[in-house]
Amino acid sequence: MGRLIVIEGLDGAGKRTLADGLTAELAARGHSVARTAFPRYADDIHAELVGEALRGRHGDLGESVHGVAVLNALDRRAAAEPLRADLRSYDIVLLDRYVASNAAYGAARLHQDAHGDFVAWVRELEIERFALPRPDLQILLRVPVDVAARRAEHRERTEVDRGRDNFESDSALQQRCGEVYAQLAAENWWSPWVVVDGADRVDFADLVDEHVMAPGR
Ligand SMILES: Nc1ncnc2c1ncn2[C@@H]1O[C@H](COP(=O)(O)OP(=O)(O)OP(=O)(O)O)[C@@H](O)[C@H]1O
Ligand SMILES: Cc1cn([C@H]2C[C@H](O)[C@@H](COP(=O)(O)O)O2)c(=O)[nH]c1=O
Repeated sequence: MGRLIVIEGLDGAGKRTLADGLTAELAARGHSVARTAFPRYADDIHAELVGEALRGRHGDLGESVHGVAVLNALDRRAAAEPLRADLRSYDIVLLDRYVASNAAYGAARLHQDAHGDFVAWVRELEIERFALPRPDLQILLRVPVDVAARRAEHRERTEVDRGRDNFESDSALQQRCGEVYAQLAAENWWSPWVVVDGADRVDFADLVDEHVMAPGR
């Protein structure tokens, strides 16, 4: 069985860049890697609807914390079998966002912390009811909110179709979200976590040695 590794963090933190770096490092060592990024906007109707709702479409859907979270959860439920198949075929299955994104963003939107009703509801829905594959490791890529915002702005200027959505434009939300993520990581919510400082360059080789492929992880 392959190892399920999840990257979590704020919008613009550099998750995709980290995923690219880890993939290159793992491939150079001869490991096969399958990647998925949630929401799967291009591959799943629930994710497509989430992307539209967070840009103001579908009436008040985007304002509904539970509505958005259910759509994201259904995207992952539809991905569960393909993920299990990838875990049978690849050494590493690397995810850019997973269940903890729903927990952190929803709790932050509701001004709750990691011990509130919302995080418990996400656990009940996605972990217990949908029985999604459990990560071997969740990596929190921690960066200050202003750094993440600058990176998201840079990406908006330099990449086509990467305009910021309603969550990405809300710095107070990002701040609260960072706090919930820190609690989830400190408690090893659902799986072991490691917190990586993403403010500077990440040492991919070190991260692979110490955590991603570390024995006992
Ligand atoms: N360590 C870094 N130092 C400087 N710039 C970075 C770093 N990591 C990423 N960036 C830049 O920041 C921008 C956002 O990075 P990236 O797309 O990897 O973030 P993300 O967390 O995947 O974003 P989102 O969650 O919003 O999709 C990109 O323009 C990227 O080149
Ligand atoms: C997977 C997932 C994501 N979110 C939030 C996080 C972001 O602000 C947006 C969209 O994600 P992207 O990485 O910018 O494309 O949605 C969420 O609340 N719940 C989730 O499960």
